[in-house]
Amino acid sequence: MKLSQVLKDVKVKNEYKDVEIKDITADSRQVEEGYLFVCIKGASFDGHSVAEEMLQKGAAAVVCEHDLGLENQVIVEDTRMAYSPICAAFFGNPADSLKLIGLTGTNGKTTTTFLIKQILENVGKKCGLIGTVQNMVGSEIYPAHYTTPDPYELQSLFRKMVDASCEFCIMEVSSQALAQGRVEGIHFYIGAFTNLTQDHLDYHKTWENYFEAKKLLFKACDIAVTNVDDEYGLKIVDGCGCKVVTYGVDNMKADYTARNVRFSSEGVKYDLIGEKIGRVNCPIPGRFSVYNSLCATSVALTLGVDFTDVLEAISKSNGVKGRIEVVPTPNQDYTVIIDYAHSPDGLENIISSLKEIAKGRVVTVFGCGGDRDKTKRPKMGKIAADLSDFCVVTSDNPRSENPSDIIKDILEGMKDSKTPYKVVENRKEAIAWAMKNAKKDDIILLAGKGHETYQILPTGTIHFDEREAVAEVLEELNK
Ligand SMILES: CC(=O)N[C@H]1[C@@H](OP(=O)(O)OP(=O)(O)OC[C@H]2O[C@@H](n3ccc(=O)[nH]c3=O)[C@H](O)[C@@H]2O)O[C@H](CO)[C@@H](O)[C@@H]1O[C@H](C)C(=O)N[C@@H](C)C(=O)N[C@H](CCC(=O)O)C(=O)O
Ligand SMILES: Nc1ncnc2c1ncn2[C@@H]1O[C@H](COP(=O)(O)OP(=O)(O)OP(=O)(O)O)[C@@H](O)[C@H]1O
Ligand SMILES: N[C@H](CCC[C@H](N)C(=O)O)C(=O)O
Ligand SMILES: [Mg+2]
Repeated sequence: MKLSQVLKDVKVKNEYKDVEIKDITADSRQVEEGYLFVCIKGASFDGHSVAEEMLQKGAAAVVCEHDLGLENQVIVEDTRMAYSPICAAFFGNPADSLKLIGLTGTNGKTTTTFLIKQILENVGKKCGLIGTVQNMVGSEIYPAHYTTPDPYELQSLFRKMVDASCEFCIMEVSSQALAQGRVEGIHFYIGAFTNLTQDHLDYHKTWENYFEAKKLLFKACDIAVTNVDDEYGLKIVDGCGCKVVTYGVDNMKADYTARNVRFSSEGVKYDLIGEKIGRVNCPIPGRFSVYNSLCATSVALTLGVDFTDVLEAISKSNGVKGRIEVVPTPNQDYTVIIDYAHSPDGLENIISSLKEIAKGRVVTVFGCGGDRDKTKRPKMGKIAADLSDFCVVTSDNPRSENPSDIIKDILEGMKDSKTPYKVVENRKEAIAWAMKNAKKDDIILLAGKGHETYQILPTGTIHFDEREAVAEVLEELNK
């Protein structure tokens, strides 16, 4: 493909030679003969520093932000923002042939994207899905490295979806992705908002930046579907110029509302009130399942899916791996649940939801991620201690940090609580401890790692699947 074709949607500041481009990358380690190398300045590396070396290595051209005095250079204002339209053009702008539904918010994105996909598939629509757990083209699964992939991977996934005749793509749009321009230039048919609470302040620095990043999605969509029970639900779509559809529980002003809500360990039931009225039966338990299913139904109804078909699909929906997932514990009189709650609000929601259905104690086994927002730690500690009957404080993904330092930060938030707790740094041993000390009717909540099948330790990444850990403890107990 000619360089000018790849640059068709980018404002270029200089004259350049219209060479042939074989492929594109923003990672110098991937560069091969004929590649276009996009120089991105990041927190730990600046692509500009190797631009000349890349041309010597065989790159056909480099895209940069200032004059590097190189022959085959293309100067643009912001390379990070240019990378998305460049990748889109390279893959033939596949998103133009898809109806894109983007979800943003702190919690509930993954769960809600799966619900929307299930509703659309129930009426025979072929869909792609992009998000934290996995990427999908119809029923084909591709591994996910990020919640929202970088522009090259994202556009290549869109291409696969179009080639496989998908009509819709339902995707999670993280605040980091919005801030870093991973979806720059992409137009969404629907943008949906779940909620906004604290997370990722290590990256965004201020609450204002976090909010502004999330808001970007609603400047790039035709219709916004938003949660008006959340204090930011209306603010986030304010001035965005798109059509706004609202949902909320008991909020009669919303376009779609849930009333007469009933919770049980089997799921949630409520009356959905929109253009029509019907009883929703969502087989995923937890207070937040009302919001997630309400968001999914509001999106589907906005897309014109028949009311009865929406209710039918929700009643058949299966949960998502690692989200309020019950782990088999045959012949035991307690329950083990894996959940991905890794923010103060997520933890508060899952523990209070479990408290509503628990016959015995709720024992929370949790830690906090290393190299991530440190201010979350005491808050999560306080919430876990205030709401649980017992806490086992352990490691999540310590990454480069010392696990005991992270635990210390968590305990800081627990010091005023009378809730008993135990510290077991090794996560497998923490799970074993909780199971061995379980009482009848306890719910043991393993919070934070959800679908993950690894643990990132300072010494490297190891295979770690909590389902296997539970099975191994049971085997040991049954010996
Ligand atoms: C905070 C954050 O989002 N950082 C991302 C960002 O890092 P950065 O800007 O600091 O990049 P950098 O390492 O300095 O490199 C700059 C550029 O030089 C390139 N490079 C780098 C090294 C080299 O030898 N040669 C080279 O060319 C890199 O490919 C990059 O293009 O750009 C990198 C390249 O795209 C990403 O890998 C990196 O993701 C980091 C690893 C990350 O963990 N991100 C997480 C927090 C994230 O994005 N999470 C969200 C949401 C999570 C949720 O669901 O809650 C997500 O969407 O997944
Ligand atoms: N609507 C919601 N409101 C609050 N908490 C929720 C909601 N839905 C799910 N949760 C809690 O948050 C956790 C994460 O849910 P989910 O994976 O669906 O969210 P997400 O927005 O995709 O998160 P991430 O940004 O980490 O990918 C769940 O395991 C659950 O404990
Ligand atoms: N996408 C989130 C997930 C965190 C999950 C938790 N297990 C942790 O490692 O903190 C992040 O990268 O911040
Ligand atoms: Mg997610």
